[in-house]
Amino acid sequence: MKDLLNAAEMKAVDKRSIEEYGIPSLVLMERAALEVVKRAGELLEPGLSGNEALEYGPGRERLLKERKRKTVWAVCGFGNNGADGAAAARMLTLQGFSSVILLPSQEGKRSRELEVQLSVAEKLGIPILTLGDLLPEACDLIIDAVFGIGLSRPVEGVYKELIGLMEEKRQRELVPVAAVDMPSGISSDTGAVMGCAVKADVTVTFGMRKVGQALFPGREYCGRLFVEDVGFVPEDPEQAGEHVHAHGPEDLMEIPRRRADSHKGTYGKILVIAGAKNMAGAAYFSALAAYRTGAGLVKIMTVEENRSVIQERLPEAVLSSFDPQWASEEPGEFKEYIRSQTGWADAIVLGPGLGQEEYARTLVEAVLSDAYVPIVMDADAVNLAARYPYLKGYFTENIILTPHVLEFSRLTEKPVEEIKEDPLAAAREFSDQYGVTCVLKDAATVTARKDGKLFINLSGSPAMAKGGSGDVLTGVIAGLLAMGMDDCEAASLGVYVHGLAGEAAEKKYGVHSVLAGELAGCIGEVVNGNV
Ligand SMILES: NC(=O)C1=CN([C@@H]2O[C@H](COP(=O)(O)OP(=O)(O)OC[C@H]3O[C@@H](n4cnc5c(N)ncnc54)[C@H](OP(=O)(O)O)[C@@H]3O)[C@@H](O)[C@H]2O)[C@@H](O)CC1
Ligand SMILES: [K+]
Repeated sequence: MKDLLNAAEMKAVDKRSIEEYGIPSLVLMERAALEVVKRAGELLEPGLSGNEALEYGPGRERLLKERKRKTVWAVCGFGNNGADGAAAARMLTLQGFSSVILLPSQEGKRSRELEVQLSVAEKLGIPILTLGDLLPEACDLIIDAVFGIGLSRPVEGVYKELIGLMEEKRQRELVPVAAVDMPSGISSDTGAVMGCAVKADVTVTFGMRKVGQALFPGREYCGRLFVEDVGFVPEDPEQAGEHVHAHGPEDLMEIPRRRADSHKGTYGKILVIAGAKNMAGAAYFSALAAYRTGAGLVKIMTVEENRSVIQERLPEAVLSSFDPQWASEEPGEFKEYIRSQTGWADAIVLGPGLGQEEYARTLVEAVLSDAYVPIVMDADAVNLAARYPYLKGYFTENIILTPHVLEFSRLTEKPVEEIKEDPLAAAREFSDQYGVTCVLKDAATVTARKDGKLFINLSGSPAMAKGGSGDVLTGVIAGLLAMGMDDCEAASLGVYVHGLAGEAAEKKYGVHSVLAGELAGCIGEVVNGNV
């Protein structure tokens, strides 16, 4: 598990290292610039490493001549991000490349460190230019160092022009862009574009990954992200507040191992309540995923019409089917039947493909009011709670909701744009209000757990943007619950496992072609430790 920091938290790490421990700011900066040069150098000359000396000899002159022909534009703001950029320009110049530094203006308040870097650059003869000057025609690489974690408001004026120029070079002339710490214009806190922003090929960030690099659109604007150590003193765990987290491969070790002396009862009984008429697939994908994740026994409760197709596809699942008319004709008996089924289960999936007919509402209400085991509530169960808000009155700490943004919007009556602007806050607020765990599904899924922890998921693939993926997720979470995981952990780790399965499926079937069943098929590679 790793922590993701916002701008204020990162600034505190910076301040502590410099002020409390006395590590000179320029020392941290030198290491930061070196890391930028390492990655930027790879874009200029494959295999170039930032700290490889140019040894004297005949080869040196030839190499310097070749490098001289390549021009680097370091586009720098007035803060320490700009100072990093100027330091990187200096290093690349010393390696033989032609660099220029482009500033917003020749005047203006600059950070102390930028003054130092510009003074060194000047002595080395690096041109320090502004937009009013004649800029070199050649541009083989852009170092974007306008704003880092200091960006605090929308980008306007000359800064907008600088970002516009970088974008133009990137789009029209295909000039690669290496961003320093953050792609300029992206909020480190939310990943939002603050008016306009640079799209980088690589972003080199320092110390810790930032929240805005994990959430979209910021995540996409980063290109390939490198998180590099530059020598910050870690936070004091006693004083550090609660950060946003992300699961990593090491967390897969938390999935309980299968014991040699186990039997099917050891690994929990999952009840999947899913699938209206003609929606057998939703129930099938959820149940299949629960089994693939490791559940011992899965029972599907669905309408009679789905019986044969499910039994054919997944004979391993136990089936309990019913006639929806029963709900209206014999409501008491129907509820008793539901109670007997939920009483059997160690965890329940409620909602995939369930439809929104009256019997489905009866079903959802009965399950929510009677069952005390963890319930993974998805799709139509969420839609029904949105349509009949009194159902939210049943929400308690045993519930894990897994809505996608649109379902969440219906549930909370908040516009989609508002949710997308700050999904962490939206999920957190909902989780706090109802005491539930909320998995808010999007390209970067956010999980607000009832224990107060917030997660952004870093795994996944666009191949998963397809019908059935959500059903698979419900099964993965239920499967982890069946394996004995705590419900908070099962929710956030389940999202991570699901994303890794998506990545594995993409490799196997191609980004356009993954089917939900294949996604479920790849769960095994993740939980069995092959990914
Ligand atoms: N030793 C260190 O400290 C290390 C620091 N490191 C590097 O420093 C970076 C942080 O530096 P930073 O704090 O100087 O902020 P930075 O991102 O350069 O922004 C500059 C200034 O712009 C301003 N501003 C904000 N929004 C604006 C807008 N829309 N339009 C116009 N102006 C705007 C705002 O100033 P304001 O105008 O608010 O006074 C802000 O202060 C960090 O990302 C990393 O790259 C690394 O080298 C590691 C060691
Ligand atoms: K930047």
